[in-house]
Formats: sequence, C-alpha cells, structure tokens
Amino acid sequence: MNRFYQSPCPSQCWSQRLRRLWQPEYITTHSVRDINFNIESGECVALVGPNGAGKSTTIKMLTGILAPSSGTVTVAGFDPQRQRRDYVRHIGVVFGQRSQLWWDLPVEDSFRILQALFSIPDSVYKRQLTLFRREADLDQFWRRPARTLSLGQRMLCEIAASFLHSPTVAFLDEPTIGLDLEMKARMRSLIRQLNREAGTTVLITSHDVGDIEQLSQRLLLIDNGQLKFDGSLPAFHAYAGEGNWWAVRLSGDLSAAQAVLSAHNSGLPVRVQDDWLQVARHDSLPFAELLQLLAPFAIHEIKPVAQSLEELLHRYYLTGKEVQG
Ligand SMILES: Nc1ncnc2c1ncn2[C@@H]1O[C@H](COP(=O)(O)OP(=O)(O)OP(=O)(O)O)[C@@H](O)[C@H]1O
Repeated sequence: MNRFYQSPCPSQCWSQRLRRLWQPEYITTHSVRDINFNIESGECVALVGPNGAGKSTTIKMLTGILAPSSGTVTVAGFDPQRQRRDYVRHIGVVFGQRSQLWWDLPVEDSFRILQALFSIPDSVYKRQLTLFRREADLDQFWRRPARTLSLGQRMLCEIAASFLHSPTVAFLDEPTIGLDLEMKARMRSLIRQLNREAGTTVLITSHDVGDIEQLSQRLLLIDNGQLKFDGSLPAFHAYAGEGNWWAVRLSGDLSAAQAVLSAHNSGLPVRVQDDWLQVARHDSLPFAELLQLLAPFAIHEIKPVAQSLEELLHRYYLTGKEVQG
C-alpha cells in the first residue's frame, strides 16, 4: 500500500506566486511507500520506526481512517475504508492521546454506552469485565468520572474499553506513553493476557523498547515510509547487530592494549566504552589468543556483552543501516 500527500510548491518570488494562482504546481510527499505485509491471526506484532517514519499513517490505513493512495488493505476479511461500519465491530483501537471514554461520566456508564453502541452480548461483556477486573484492577475506578482519573488509570480504562467487544484485531498506538513503571507493567500484562487468552491479534506501535521486547514476537521496522525489516526479534538482532563483544577491564595501559588488538590480523572492530576495552567476538580471534594478547596489560575482568534492542534501534535510526528480513 501507498499513501502520499500533495502540497503546493513553495514559491520563491512574487512572479512565481502570481503564475501559480492559475497554474498551480504541487510536490508529492510519500508517507508510506510500497509497504506490504501479512499478519497471522493471534500474532502480536510491533510496528517501529523513527519519528515521521509512517507508522501512524499505516495504522490509520489499517483502521480505515485513511484510504491508501494506491494498493489494497484487508483486515480480518474487511476492506477497512469501504466496509467501515461493519469493520469497526471487529477491531479495537487505542491512540495514546485520544480518549473514547465520556469525560464527565463514571467509567461504568461509558462501558455501558459502548456495550449498547457495539451491541455487545451480556455474556461477552461480563467475560471481558472479569478479565479487566483481574488484570487491571478496574473496580478502583469503576464509579469515578474519567476526568478524575490519572493518566495511567485512564489508559488502563482505555485499553479495557477498546477490548470490551472482544475484537479480532487491536491497534495500539503508544499505549504506554507517559505511564510510570508500575502502570506500564500492568498495561503490558493486560495486553499480553488479551492477546494470549482471548486470541486477539495485536499491532502495537511504540517508542518504548520494553513494550516491544515484552509484548511482541515480531518486528516491522518502517523508515522513510518503507518497510525495512520484517522478522522476529532474534532475527533483528542477528541482522542489525554488530554481533557480540568481549569487554575487558585492564590495569595496564588501555590505549596500548587497544593498539595491540587493532593491529591483530583478524581486523575485528575494537572500541573503548566506559573504561572497558571491547573487541568483537569472532572465531578469527579465539578466546585463548585474546587472553595471550592482553596478558601484558594485566586483565582484571573479562565478560561477554551483547547489544540491547534499544542500542540496535538507536544505531539504525542514526545510520539508517539497511537490514533484511
Ligand atoms: N496530512 C498530511 N499532509 C502532509 N504530510 C503528512 C500528513 N500526515 C502525515 N504526513 C507526513 O507523513 C510522514 C509520516 O507521518 P506519520 O505520522 O505516519 O509518522 P510516524 O511514524 O507515526 O511518526 P511519530 O513516531 O512521530 O508519530 C511524516 O513525514 C509526516 O509529516
């Protein structure tokens, strides 16, 4: 699918401005370009990418808010734009900043209205509420108007509201934004339960690496409107990572030791981070040989280190490194 926008060309001088009054010219910006993916029922997939990458545009096309400029979108057998009325009964949507609760009404009343709007049978309503009471401790906020809830309490209610009709697919855009550590943990536990217990397919966008690592089995990385990676988290580590490293703390001269390793014929990358000398782990420099090379510098401590997902994503966002799925 593609989504592009046309905006008027900026004019440099008054004659250009005048001409464009009757001869308008436009520039085309692609928000999403040739994105193609398929998500299986019951999966929990993270959609990630730097600011302005095209994540929200993708979610808006998947939820039927925006139509693709070209290409097709099918979710749970529906065309989200053309069959919007029926489609919304099958999806749950949380946009971090937007509320679906009635501000002045107690949470319970908002839920009752949603039950009526979505024609949710009593049996489904009760089953979902039991789950929310257990996982989100909903009873605490049940009789309170939404406007009196803290951000974290309101977000828990938002998630519960969006899952009330037991949707087939849920789209969660930054569901943990602005939450403290305890609230984040509760929110993630709730989403996990809804994905695993109720079998809801979840597509989540988040800049919080914890959300991605703790919730999703698969990563879709969008950059500059294009899908750059589609695969599991371990696969992303393997493709985007620089591999693993040995970190060594020495009492001898750090820069001299760095020079020795850099001169080794394996040509492995060597760096210094926070007083630790690091060298890439690879068969071309066996551990015994590494110990031998560093023996003159008095090794204090040596340990293996692996890059975190945060480091990998950060490096990708900085360098735009191409990775394959
Ligand atoms: N209505 C619009 N007109 C012109 N350009 C737009 C419009 N909506 C979005 N864009 C552009 O499309 C690109 C993708 O925007 P989008 O909101 O999808 O990014 P995002 O990945 O969700 O970013 P963020 O993480 O900051 O929310 C951006 O460059 C944005 O400026």
